[in-house]
Amino acid sequence: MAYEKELELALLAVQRASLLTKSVFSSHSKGTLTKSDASPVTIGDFGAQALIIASIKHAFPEDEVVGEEDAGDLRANDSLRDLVWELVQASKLEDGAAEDRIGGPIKSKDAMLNALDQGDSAGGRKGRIWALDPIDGTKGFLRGGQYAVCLALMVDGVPTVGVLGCPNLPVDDKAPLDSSIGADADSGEGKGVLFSAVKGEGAQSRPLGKGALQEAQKISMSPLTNISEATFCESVESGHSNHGDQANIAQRLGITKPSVRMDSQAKYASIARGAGDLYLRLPSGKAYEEKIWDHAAGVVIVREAGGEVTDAYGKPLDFGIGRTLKENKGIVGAPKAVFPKVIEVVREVLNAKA
Ligand SMILES: Nc1ncnc2c1ncn2[C@@H]1O[C@H](COP(=O)(O)O)[C@@H](OP(=O)(O)O)[C@H]1O
Ligand SMILES: [Mg+2]
Ligand SMILES: [Mg+2]
Ligand SMILES: [Mg+2]
Repeated sequence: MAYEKELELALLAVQRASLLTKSVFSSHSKGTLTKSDASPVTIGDFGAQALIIASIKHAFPEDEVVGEEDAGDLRANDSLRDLVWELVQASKLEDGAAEDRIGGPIKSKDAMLNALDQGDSAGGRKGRIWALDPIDGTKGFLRGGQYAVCLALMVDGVPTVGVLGCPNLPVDDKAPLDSSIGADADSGEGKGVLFSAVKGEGAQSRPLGKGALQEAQKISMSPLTNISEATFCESVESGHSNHGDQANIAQRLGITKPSVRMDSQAKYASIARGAGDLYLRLPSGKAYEEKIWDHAAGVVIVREAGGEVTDAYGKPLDFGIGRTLKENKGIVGAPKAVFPKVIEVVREVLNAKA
């Protein structure tokens, strides 16, 4: 199998970081800060990014990383840095051999800060670059909804290996999907999934677990024939995508089921396993460049499960131009068979506004 070593590394690194985020959620202080763009970041985001980059650099020292966070806030705030350091030290896989394969514990506070700062690649079209979102859907994470730990390897600008850790999604790939999924704080029994895919090799899910990797099963998008029966997924935050346009598109497609709102790339995972069908992310109006770490892993997983993902105009997503998808507007994901119809209607709705 291609990229076997990269996939194993990504699965174990995302597993360890996902366990870290769960421990933050169950502790009383999440160390939440507000970033310069007014979005939140927590000690979970910092800790997860440090652990994952340390694992990548252990196994593939030459690879670059485009990570969402950096150590700036921690270098300026001793008590916050100490909180993250405690968290990072406490986060180990139960299986010692697995823990060793991802480099074991980070050695020192300085090493932790340096790892965090190594997510500073400018991206690009050449070579091996990992895209990392340590907690995607930080707002969902804070409110006990969906969030995801997201890691993808891009090779020459093409997402090639993708892993999503979704601690609050049900393990059962066919569990019914309704709006309660976006607000379910219970990450206990029956919750927690690792999704993965390698380009050309299909997509899989397995229980998140705590130590060594559990057995995986193949996932695929639902064989939707009648689009009016589709379930569509969208962001909870109305500032991240245009709920009005999305409702309009759904109506034109004859969809009557209410949308399923949830935070993070758990939306990509949910359509890839056939629990939902469509992912609509229409531009919210403000000029915004989508970040590559918000999509790279989910896109490989959906494509390998039998889906197509492009921007809202049907244009291929270009992950090779830097840290953002600046040549694309919006995102649409759907099973291949119905994709042309969905894009046709999305274009109609966008053109009607132009
Ligand atoms: N105006 C905007 N339009 C689209 N996405 C935005 C946005 N502002 C922030 N985001 C991104 O939306 C992501 C969450 O997506 P979703 O709404 O699907 O949960 C955030 O990821 P983080 O939570 O990692 O910061 C952030 O990167
Ligand atoms: Mg963020
Ligand atoms: Mg994100
Ligand atoms: Mg994030």
